Amino acid sequence: MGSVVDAPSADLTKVVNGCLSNDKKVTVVFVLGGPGSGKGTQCASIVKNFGFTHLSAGDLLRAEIKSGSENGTMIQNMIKEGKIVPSEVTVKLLQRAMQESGNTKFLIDGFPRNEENRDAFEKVTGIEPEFVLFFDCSEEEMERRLLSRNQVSGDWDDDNIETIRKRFKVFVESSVPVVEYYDAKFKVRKINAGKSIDEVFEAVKTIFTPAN
Ligand SMILES: Nc1ncnc2c1ncn2[C@@H]1O[C@H](COP(=O)(O)OP(=O)(O)OP(=O)(O)O)[C@@H](O)[C@H]1O
Ligand SMILES: Nc1ccn([C@@H]2O[C@H](COP(=O)(O)O)[C@@H](O)[C@H]2O)c(=O)n1
Repeated sequence: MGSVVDAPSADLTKVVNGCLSNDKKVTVVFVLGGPGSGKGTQCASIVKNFGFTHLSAGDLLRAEIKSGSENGTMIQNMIKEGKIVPSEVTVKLLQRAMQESGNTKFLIDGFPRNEENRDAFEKVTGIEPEFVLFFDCSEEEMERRLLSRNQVSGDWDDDNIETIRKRFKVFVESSVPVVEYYDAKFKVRKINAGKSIDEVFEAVKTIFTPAN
């Protein structure tokens, strides 16, 4: 698969230089944290309270599988193994979703998952995140949450103990370095995600509420 960075195709030029094609400046918050740390749950509340559009990279990839796309089988296999899909695919899906949303404020959840994701997104879109919201949670708690999500929803093929452990490993090896990269730039806002949903949202609100 070719590199997006070397040769962006025509439809990858829609969000460039930090702007949409209508020249509106784009604000991006990356939402990171281990699998099951509560990213999606908190993003839903941020959307209701602060007017962002929530784009989950995992949801976009699952929708791509369902759409019957030519990449569907490859994406499905990667997700089953807890591996990270090539950035070319994910960045393109994010760019399209941003363009189609009509909004200029985005919570990008579960992305960038590795240095390749980060580098490709920044090079292709020219967007630097406003900040990175990082949900910090123990593996024991995340595992408990994912296993109980598995009992109530059939949407996640990867919420089985074997894949969950692989996802934790990928998170530590590939995603934590991305958090460290942004931490060195003072862009990380870390939240204790081991508390109740409401308590976590109280902490999230202070980050999104402008100081008087
Ligand atoms: N603070 C919390 N306390 C207890 N359960 C929670 C909390 N936050 C989320 N959950 C539950 O844990 C499960 C995983 O939450 P969620 O889907 O928001 O995590 P995620 O980080 O988006 O996961 P993934 O990385 O797989 O996308 C859900 O069933 C959700 O209802
Ligand atoms: N940037 C990303 C995000 C996700 N994936 C793949 O999707 C799986 C599920 O993601 P969730 O955010 O819903 O947990 C993940 O384990 C990866 O296989 C990806 O490749 N790149």
